Amino acid sequence: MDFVKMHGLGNDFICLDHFLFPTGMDYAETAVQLCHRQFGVGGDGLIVILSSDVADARMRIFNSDGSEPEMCGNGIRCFAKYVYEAGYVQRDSLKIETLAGVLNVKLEICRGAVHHVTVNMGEPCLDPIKIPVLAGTDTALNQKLEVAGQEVIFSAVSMGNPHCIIFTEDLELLPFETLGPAIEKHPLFPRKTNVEFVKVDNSGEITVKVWERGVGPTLACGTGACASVVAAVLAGRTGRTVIVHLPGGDLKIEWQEGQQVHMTGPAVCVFRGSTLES
Ligand SMILES: N[C@@H](CCC[C@H](N)C(=O)O)C(=O)O
Repeated sequence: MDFVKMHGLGNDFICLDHFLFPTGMDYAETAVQLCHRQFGVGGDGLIVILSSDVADARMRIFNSDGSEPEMCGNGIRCFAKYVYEAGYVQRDSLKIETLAGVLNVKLEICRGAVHHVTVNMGEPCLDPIKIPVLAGTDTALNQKLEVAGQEVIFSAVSMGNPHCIIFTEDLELLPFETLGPAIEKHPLFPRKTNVEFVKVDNSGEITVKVWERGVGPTLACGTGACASVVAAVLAGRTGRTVIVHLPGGDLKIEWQEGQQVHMTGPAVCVFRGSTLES
């Protein structure tokens, strides 16, 4: 099986190109095997590149535990770079079908290669039923949660996939390895959740540590960066254009008044390979 290894700020993916020749492969099982850091290729997720009836291409993404999330911000930038450089799309703007809907993507191309990608990530969703999060209020902003012997204040936001955002003054003091998995699997989140711990540096910069649903700690999360900025703007903590510092690097997130959220960041192809056994 041939694959391409790509990453967006160190959030790394094994990409399978099934655009021309779809297969009946069990992608969930393949993700678990290939993403394993010791027994496989190693990756946070598996991306499958497919043709689409409603867009230029269709992205399926699987977490390293085999679960299939609705969207992946770093993944869609890698996906867009791949489909352009493979020649499947010959424009600098394209539409990509995901489980979270069809998203518009703009490529920054230099000498035939894509380095940066801007994605219109759509409207953030604050409706607790759609996120989903069990909250008896109209939105799940600034809610109390008792977890792992601690009380935290969180805001839940969906960017197609669920996010739980917790603001903190000190990212180092926070028991990340305890709180992350406990919140990810907390019964308040019926489909589990991604967890972002956010420190506001100033009105135009935040620093974010991510615990991803179905993966664990990752070096970056595109949808998580967007959800964190949405929560920060709504709490009056930042302006609407924010540089998000993640362990793997920076993303630029813009959420102008009355508009959709835009994310800009890099996409990198690391190597091509093929597995010896399937
Ligand atoms: N790393 C991604 C998000 C991948 C999906 C996530 N783990 C989930 O289950 O929702 C991103 O960059 O957005």
